Amino acid sequence: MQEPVLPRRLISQPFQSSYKSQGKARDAPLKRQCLPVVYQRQYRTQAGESKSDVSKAGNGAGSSSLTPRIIHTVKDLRAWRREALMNGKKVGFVPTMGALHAGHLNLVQASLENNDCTVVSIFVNPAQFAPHEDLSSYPRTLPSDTAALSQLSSGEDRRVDIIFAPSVSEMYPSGLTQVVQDQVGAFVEVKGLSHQMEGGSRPTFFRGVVTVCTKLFHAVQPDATYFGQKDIQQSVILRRLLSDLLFPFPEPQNMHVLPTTRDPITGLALSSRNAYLSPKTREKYAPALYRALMAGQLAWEQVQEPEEGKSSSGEGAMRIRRTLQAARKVIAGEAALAQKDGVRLQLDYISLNDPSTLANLEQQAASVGSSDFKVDKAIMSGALLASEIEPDGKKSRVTRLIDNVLLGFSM
Ligand SMILES: Nc1ncnc2c1ncn2[C@@H]1O[C@H](COP(=O)(O)OP(=O)(O)OP(=O)(O)O)[C@@H](O)[C@H]1O
Ligand SMILES: CC(C)(CO)[C@@H](O)C(=O)[O-]
Ligand code: BAL
Repeated sequence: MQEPVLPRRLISQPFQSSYKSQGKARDAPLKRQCLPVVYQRQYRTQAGESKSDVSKAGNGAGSSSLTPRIIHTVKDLRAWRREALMNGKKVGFVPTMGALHAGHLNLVQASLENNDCTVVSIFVNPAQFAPHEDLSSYPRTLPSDTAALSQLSSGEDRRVDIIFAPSVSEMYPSGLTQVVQDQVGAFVEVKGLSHQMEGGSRPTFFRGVVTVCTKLFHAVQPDATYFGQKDIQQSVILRRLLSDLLFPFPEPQNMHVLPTTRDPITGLALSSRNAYLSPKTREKYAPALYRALMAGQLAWEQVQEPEEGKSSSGEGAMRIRRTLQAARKVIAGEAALAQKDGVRLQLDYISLNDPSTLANLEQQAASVGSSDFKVDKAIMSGALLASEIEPDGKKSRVTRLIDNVLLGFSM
């Protein structure tokens, strides 16, 4: 079979997504519609260099920096929030684990454009790491994160007001073990959406995410919050949390999910964990996942769903099959090339899932019977494990890369 050929527009489009004001909260024209070019550049350098690049970054002519206030306790945050409420300020919130990159900064920019005040949390949440995962080595870069946030401003010169950087004991006052079976106290889970896709390999991950986000939402009480499409399952789950548990702050419709920010040349989704990759792996092989998703998207678009009322005669099942085949084939090809170059790429999964139930569509197509199966929207997502093969044959650290594309719908 022939290798799938990706149209140029799919591999060379400008990946830097710039958040444009939705004009809901503010009518003022945007002075800056995208992030400074310097933020794009950091992904082409090593982690250490990138941090200092960011801290030195300016917004271009006339830029100035203003350091946000750093708050470490829930008590101080609540005092600040009470005052904002009394002054009728609309508060936007961006939760992060720090080691900020242009993807995070795009979310913060959206909050600045659409709210009076902006809070960014930086907290590496132990509850979402399994005991064997990278909690201890996860990059912690508060000084350069603070410097990067100091550079941002809205068209009306609104700045990041607060960096909320609590300790683990502040967020887990009764203590915490990462071993779920041994945990005591209040934890939050969203059932039915947390065991597939990322949850298949990280079974306790979303329990940790949902628990910490519940705490953060209670502490910040934001009017609006901003998340990235890169972690698509997290967004679907958190929206469900907000609606099922009747959260007043933020209300579910005020949780915004913004497109994935990518390396402008390779298309690699920006991620704090990309700092673990060698330049060779980051530039040549890690983008394989995105290239696979693009090939899948092309295959999806080539199989049209029958119009409403017309018989399906198996197009739905064929669409699923061809889409996944195209994507998986790209990974297989790229893994073979990488292997020859001393890099191991191992596919954890590529799947198609229903955008709201997250049901696995490949399995559904098989169980429903292919002639009756219809599908017009899906999340195609995947996880790829990348590692270097050392000269002594040992593998270096394994980095988990995730990515997704939305087929037939938007968030
Ligand atoms: N490339 C990106 N584009 C848009 N949003 C992003 C991107 N990367 C992360 N985000 C979003 O930023 C928020 C904080 O994410 P987080 O601090 O875990 O960063 P990360 O880069 O995803 O880190 P990790 O390497 O641990 O996955 C989340 O809402 C996440 O979806
Ligand atoms: C939402 C979040 C900050 C919770 O720790 C984390 O999962 C992330 O950064 O995506
Ligand atoms: N953005 C996801 C954070 C994590 O993998 O823990």
